[in-house]
Amino acid sequence: MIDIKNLSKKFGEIEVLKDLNLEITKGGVFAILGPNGSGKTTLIKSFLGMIIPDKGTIDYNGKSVLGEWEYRTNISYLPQIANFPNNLTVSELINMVKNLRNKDTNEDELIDLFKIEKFKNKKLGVLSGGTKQKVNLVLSFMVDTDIIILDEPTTGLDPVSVISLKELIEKEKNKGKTILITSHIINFVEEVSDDIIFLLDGKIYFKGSIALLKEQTNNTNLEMAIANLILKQYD
Ligand SMILES: Nc1ncnc2c1ncn2[C@@H]1O[C@H](COP(=O)(O)OP(=O)(O)OP(=O)(O)O)[C@@H](O)[C@H]1O
Repeated sequence: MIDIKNLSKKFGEIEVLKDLNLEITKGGVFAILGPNGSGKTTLIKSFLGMIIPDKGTIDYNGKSVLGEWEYRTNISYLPQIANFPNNLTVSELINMVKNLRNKDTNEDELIDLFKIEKFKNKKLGVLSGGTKQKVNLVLSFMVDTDIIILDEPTTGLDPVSVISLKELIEKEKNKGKTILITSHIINFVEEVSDDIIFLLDGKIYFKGSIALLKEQTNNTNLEMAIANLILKQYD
């Protein structure tokens, strides 16, 4: 499905991705983890064509994505920081994205799930951070795509909304979708993810189930297991 080989990307002198290899062959929820600045967003944006790698190949369903755009119609993406036009209302933004995506959407269900009906006619500029994130989530989940990429999806959400988000992720996963998530909230990661993809020093340092990660790091606590990976204290 997704096959990344020898992916390298430098920003100036900083080598963020160094001959990175990653293969995702099945549906499920994959948590892309790693310390701040380890290249998680760079990896995601390279797959989305928002960053041009210096070297390497990225294939999706057997075809290179480099320089292509059509494959993106099958991907939904929640950016880490959404820059919405402040003068648009929530409804106007949703309609704008609907027109751009030109696919069936289920925004009403999601507006109901995140309880943002009363904000539909409010301008984005006056919304709280958490409400903006809920709008961001509606935009990301409303189109039916095979891949959903969520960069820090819990940012600003209250506990009730996090529970709704978990249910939503579970529901989409059960449809056979591939969901890639970055998050520093380990409880959330543990509850929603099947596999961990851990980035360190520009490469995939670990890829596998949470159970395997705990076993390999000799730690029953996922937060400690991740901390040990970051500190390279497990071998
Ligand atoms: N457009 C850019 N120009 C210059 N440097 C960049 C750019 N984008 C990312 N970087 C640098 O690349 C490195 C990796 O950034 P990236 O955002 O991919 O990390 P991350 O793992 O997603 O981090 P975080 O956990 O903090 O969100 C950082 O040092 C960052 O400053």
